[in-house]
Amino acid sequence: MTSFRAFRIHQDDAGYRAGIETMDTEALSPGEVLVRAEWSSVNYKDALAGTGKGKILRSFPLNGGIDVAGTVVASTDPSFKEGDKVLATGSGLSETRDGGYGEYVRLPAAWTIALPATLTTREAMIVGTAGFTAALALLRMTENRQAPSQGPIAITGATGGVGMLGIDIFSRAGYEVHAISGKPDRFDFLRNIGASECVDRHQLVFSGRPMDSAKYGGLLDNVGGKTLAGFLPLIAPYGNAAICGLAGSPELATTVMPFIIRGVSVLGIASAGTARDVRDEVWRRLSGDWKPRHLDTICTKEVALEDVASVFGTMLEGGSFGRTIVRIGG
Ligand SMILES: C=CC(=O)SCCNC(=O)CCNC(=O)[C@H](O)C(C)(C)COP(=O)(O)OP(=O)(O)OC[C@H]1O[C@@H](n2cnc3c(N)ncnc32)[C@H](O)[C@@H]1OP(=O)(O)O
Ligand SMILES: NC(=O)C1=CN([C@@H]2O[C@H](COP(=O)(O)OP(=O)(O)OC[C@H]3O[C@@H](n4cnc5c(N)ncnc54)[C@H](O)[C@@H]3O)[C@@H](O)[C@H]2O)C=CC1
Repeated sequence: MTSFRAFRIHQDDAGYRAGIETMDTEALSPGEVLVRAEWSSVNYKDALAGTGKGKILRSFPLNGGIDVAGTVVASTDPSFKEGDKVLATGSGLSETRDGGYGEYVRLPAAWTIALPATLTTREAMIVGTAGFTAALALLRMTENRQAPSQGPIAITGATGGVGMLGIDIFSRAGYEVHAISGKPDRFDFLRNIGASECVDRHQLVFSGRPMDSAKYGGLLDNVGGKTLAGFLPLIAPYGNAAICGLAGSPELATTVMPFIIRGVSVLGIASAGTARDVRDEVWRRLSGDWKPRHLDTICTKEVALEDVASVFGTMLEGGSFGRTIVRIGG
């Protein structure tokens, strides 16, 4: 039994609250692989969970953090041994089991990924759920016959984690990327990581018609609401709209026209529950031909575990810029 520090989230008679506590490894959620955490990251979902502004945890109390990378200290599963470097994203972390915001985390072997040789634990957490989600979207889009010849991919919420890693990954995979963002002062940055064009979302005027002239081959949407509804009529025949997020709104008011006239497909992207074989394929691509080329640039902030909550407010107010990683034992 080892005593350690964790960012733990409670909801009980005393209300919703979270902060740094000391706990014992024996109290961690069950699993075969005990990991000494080195790095984690901050995703929008972590901010919802840490503040209680979203219904993320489905059991209390739990350690926060949907991502983790570190070193195995003990394993009852023969697939892993002491000293192995591993990572996990989603997979119930900070939803139904203790997550990565602790010096130790216990993982089911079924959800533990051996760290690819081309990534460090720190790089794996710059990628984290954000990069995994962007790559999962690209995988699903290409499986549904998305091709660069159909036209540019519009990426909304472009200055956020999924947005920036999406720009890097899609451009590396040969797509022209148009970044949609409300932060024009960041456009040079977005061009440097792979965007061909940047569009100020405050200047966007959607016609409101059910169909409009096709302008984009596909869409990676982090925003939802009127933004998503505005882009659907602009997608070229048989293009895909990969729907990831709700940073603007969870609502969607639209018509069936783009789907039944242009054959546009809506692909729901749910990173947390991705099946193991697909998960392995996504990490194989992320550590190989789709490995983001600008990880150090996209990692704009590093915080200590004690300071993780300081990031949540800005993130939920739309102020994100790139990826924040959490130094735990790294
Ligand atoms: C990195 C990923 C992301 O960022 S995704 C975006 C962040 N996620 C969210 O904001 C979702 C937060 N969740 C909610 O707002 C609510 O759970 C809800 C609106 C989706 C549903 O709330 P409601 O109170 O109406 O119902 P329940 O919470 O009781 O759920 C109904 C039903 O759905 C199942 N379910 C809910 N969440 C999940 C989940 N994350 N994964 C799988 N299944 C989920 C829940 O178990 C219930 O099913 P049942 O069969 O009745 O058990
Ligand atoms: N479906 C899935 O598996 C996943 C979903 N997500 C979701 O994707 C979204 C992005 O996640 P992260 O990149 O981690 O967050 P982030 O906070 O890093 O990025 C959010 C981006 O959206 C922008 N934004 C915020 N409010 C906006 C608004 N009203 N209109 C337009 N843009 C707005 C922000 O400026 C920022 O660029 C979130 O909604 C998150 O919940 C993220 C990862 C996985």
